[in-house]
Amino acid sequence: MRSKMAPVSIRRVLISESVDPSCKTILQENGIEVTERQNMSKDELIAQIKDYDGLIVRSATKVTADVIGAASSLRVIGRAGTGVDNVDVDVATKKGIIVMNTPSGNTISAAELTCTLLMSLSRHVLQAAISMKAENWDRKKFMGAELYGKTLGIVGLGRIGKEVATRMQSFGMRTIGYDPITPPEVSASWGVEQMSLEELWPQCDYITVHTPLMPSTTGLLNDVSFAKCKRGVKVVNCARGGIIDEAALLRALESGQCGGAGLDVFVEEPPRNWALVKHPNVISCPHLGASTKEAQARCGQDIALQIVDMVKGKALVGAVNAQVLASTFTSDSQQWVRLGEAMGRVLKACSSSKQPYAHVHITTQGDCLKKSAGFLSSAAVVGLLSEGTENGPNLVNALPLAEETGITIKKSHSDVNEANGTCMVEVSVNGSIYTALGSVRAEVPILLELNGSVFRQPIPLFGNLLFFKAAGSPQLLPSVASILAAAAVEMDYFSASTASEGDQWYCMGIQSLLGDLGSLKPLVKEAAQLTV
Ligand SMILES: NC(=O)c1ccc[n+]([C@@H]2O[C@H](COP(=O)([O-])OP(=O)(O)OC[C@H]3O[C@@H](n4cnc5c(N)ncnc54)[C@H](O)[C@@H]3O)[C@@H](O)[C@H]2O)c1
Ligand SMILES: O=C(O)[C@H](O)COP(=O)(O)O
Repeated sequence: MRSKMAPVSIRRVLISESVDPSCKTILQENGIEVTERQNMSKDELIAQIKDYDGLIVRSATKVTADVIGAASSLRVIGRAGTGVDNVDVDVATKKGIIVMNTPSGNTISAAELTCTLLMSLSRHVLQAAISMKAENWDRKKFMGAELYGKTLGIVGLGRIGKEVATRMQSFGMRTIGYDPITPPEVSASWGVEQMSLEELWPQCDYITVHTPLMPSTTGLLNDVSFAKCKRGVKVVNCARGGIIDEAALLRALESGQCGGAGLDVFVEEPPRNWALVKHPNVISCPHLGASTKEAQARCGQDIALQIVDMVKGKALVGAVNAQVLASTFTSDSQQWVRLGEAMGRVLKACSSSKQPYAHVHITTQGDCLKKSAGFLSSAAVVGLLSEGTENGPNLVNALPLAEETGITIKKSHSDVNEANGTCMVEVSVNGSIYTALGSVRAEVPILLELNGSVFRQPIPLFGNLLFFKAAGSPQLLPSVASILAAAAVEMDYFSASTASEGDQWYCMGIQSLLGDLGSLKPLVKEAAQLTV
């Protein structure tokens, strides 16, 4: 029986920002070496990242393509917090690096800061406090308005949007919102009536945004949408700089169309242009939404525990780019992953071509593999594209790499009741089709068929394997065996096809690889060897 595979091995982690000390402690207690370095310049990070297989950041470290490019052994980027917009997730994915976050650790803190800003805007708390510090007693200037009975528009009804809604309802606010994913009946169950943005803008006294920053949310509130709002609407952004267009906000504040803004986040942090921050109707914080002891403790612990669980092969939690890998964290599925990779490698060796593969088609059979075609196809691609390098294809980047290489992936499942489950991998290369059929028996991945030849004895897919295609004859085995003996290669086992007619594939388990397959040429039509 093979030992349980550790899907990702992490030995050295760099923490590049102020993360709760529990993070370091948990990692160290689990045998991971930790270096903490704050305020590194980009050049310093680029120079040092090659020494680490894990990187833990918050929002200030920009994990750009050039940082990732310099990271020769990086396996995981852990975000102790929610937003991963400071990480080039696409580039990390293509390099096979897992990106994970701790999305609920700071939800309450961010929601509470949002509510604080909404309340402070309604009563000019900050402006009044600043005025008092200058020894003024101005009761008229800071006339406010009740929140009670007012309408709050919440754009983005995820974790934080929901918490803001339920808290502001306790002030008697009507909460309306918009979210393209959260179903209206779900948000209705916590008191938020959903509607289109067109309907929402003119109804709001206050608007708060809680979406990620992405092309579809950049500039959600802009000159056009501000014009549709009630005059004097107040806005809060505790999500990401740029969701409310900063230039449009300044224009709306100057014209009075916007009556006040509470900003925790900015397009540039710290901002180079302070005009918004200095506007008298703006109250702002230097990205403090998650800056509470509780949120930091949760995020620091969560990211460390997630990494430890991943290394131990227990679970993959919080990964934003490794859904395929996440579905392989059971000991059963790990042997199937080995099978998929091994079959990919066998097909690569037997197709003996460096030409690009046109398609890979995975067919699973049997109830136990009903949901496995996804990771089996990724595993087969890993085997097909593998060059045996540590940072080569893996289950994180297999599909993007397949797409980049022009490979079409097809997956299908047949309901035929096959107790053990089987997986067929078909690849087309240079107009020829190659197929392998395999299974897992007693936790060992085995090959049952190769290119239509059904093996009499299933081939255990590990060690050194020699495949050859030839017409059956009584001399074939002794002749091949004598070539192996001449090369001092010992044979462990031999399996022939069940069919005796025509050219068939044979497989030998061998102690070491043959130096040169040329010596087999007079005996066989095709030959391939590999170490699985
Ligand atoms: N200021 C801080 O320190 C702080 C702290 C935590 C989180 N955040 C940020 O807050 C934001 C929300 O975090 P969350 O945990 O609630 O995320 P979440 O994923 O739970 O919720 C985001 C919601 O936005 C919705 N959405 C996506 N596109 C949308 C669109 N075009 N219009 C409306 N809704 C859209 C999604 O469907 C989702 O429901 C993120 O940007 C996060 O980075 C900031
Ligand atoms: O997305 C987040 O989690 C917040 O913006 C918090 O960022 P921080 O960890 O840098 O405070």
